[in-house]
Amino acid sequence: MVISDAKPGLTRAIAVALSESFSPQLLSQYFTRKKLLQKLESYGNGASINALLDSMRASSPTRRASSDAEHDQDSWTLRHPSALSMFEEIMNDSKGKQIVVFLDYDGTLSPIVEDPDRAFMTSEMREAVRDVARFFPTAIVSGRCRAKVYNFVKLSELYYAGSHGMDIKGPAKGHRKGNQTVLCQPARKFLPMIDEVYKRLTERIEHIPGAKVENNKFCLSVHYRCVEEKRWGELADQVKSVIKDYQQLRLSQGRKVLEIRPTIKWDKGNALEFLLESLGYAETDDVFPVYIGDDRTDEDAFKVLRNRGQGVGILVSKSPKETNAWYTLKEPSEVMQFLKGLVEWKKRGCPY
Ligand SMILES: O=P(O)(O)OC[C@H]1O[C@H](O[C@H]2O[C@H](CO)[C@@H](O)[C@H](O)[C@H]2O)[C@H](O)[C@@H](O)[C@@H]1O
Repeated sequence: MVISDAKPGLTRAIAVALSESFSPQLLSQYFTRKKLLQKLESYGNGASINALLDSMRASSPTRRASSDAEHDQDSWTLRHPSALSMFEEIMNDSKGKQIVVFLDYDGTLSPIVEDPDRAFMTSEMREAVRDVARFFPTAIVSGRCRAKVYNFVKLSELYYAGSHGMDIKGPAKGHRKGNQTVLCQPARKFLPMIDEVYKRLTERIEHIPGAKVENNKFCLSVHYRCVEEKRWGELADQVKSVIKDYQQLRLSQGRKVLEIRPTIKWDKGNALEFLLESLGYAETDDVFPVYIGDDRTDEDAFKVLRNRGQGVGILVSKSPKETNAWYTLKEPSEVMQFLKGLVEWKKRGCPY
């Protein structure tokens, strides 16, 4: 399994070495977490309270002994090397192709903070994204509603895919090529249902300190980062009791957040494909998508890139995680470094 996961470029010998360096404990931890999270997703909104609670806990793994943790970290880094240390190899792979940049927002462009309304990106990061967009088509792909993520990023020259890709819009007039506005909202008919569930959920959880429902237009986020762990069960209970009445909604899990969205088959991976198509790169090998994200929902986009055999997926994470990305960056400051590197490379005239 480890071998077939390896980026074509990594030699078989390295892949074998990597697979051997995984501790059985780490593999079992990965599979247990993966199973719990997959179980939640396969249940739709019919997950039991226990399954829901297990999944909430699985997204917050307990600390491991430091020697185990170091070993796990080393083998994971070998398997998913830093996109900064592999920068030249990545650029070399993109030779002769059009780079298109896809950026998740929370945890990628902005640090994770307790209050979702205060997840600001720095002006230096904004400049870095602005510069990247001067040279490459660039899209923000976020779980947040499009208007909200736009208010954080404030760059009208970008494509925005909000609500986990269910609300896509092209750059404002003046920044786009030609007159056509790119617009895609495959979950429109769910708007009244999402609003209703937002109201019901807000009422049901208001007595739980720290709990918060965020209306992301075509989907909802139930935040529990600031809820005491002993009350997670109660929160899960309330969420379950509301969404059991809505068979067309499903639950998934993000970073200390339960995501509620329509059951339609549309995710960040579909958004990536839609945007590549809109940009005229549907049927070509001459494109090199670079997708950077930190969350489980970004895995759908990483999978699409693997299936297409194009570009690179880069996971933002400090600790080992099961992922379909090839490379990693530790935190938003490294994302910024990578973006600046892209611009520098382009200015140098793409020397590889
Ligand atoms: O796809 P993304 O742009 O990564 O959005 C995913 C969710 O991000 C936000 O929540 C996360 O970041 C918050 C601020 O740092 C943090 O408080 C929370 O615990 C994280 O889950 C956003 O608030 C959600 O609506 C998005 O779905």
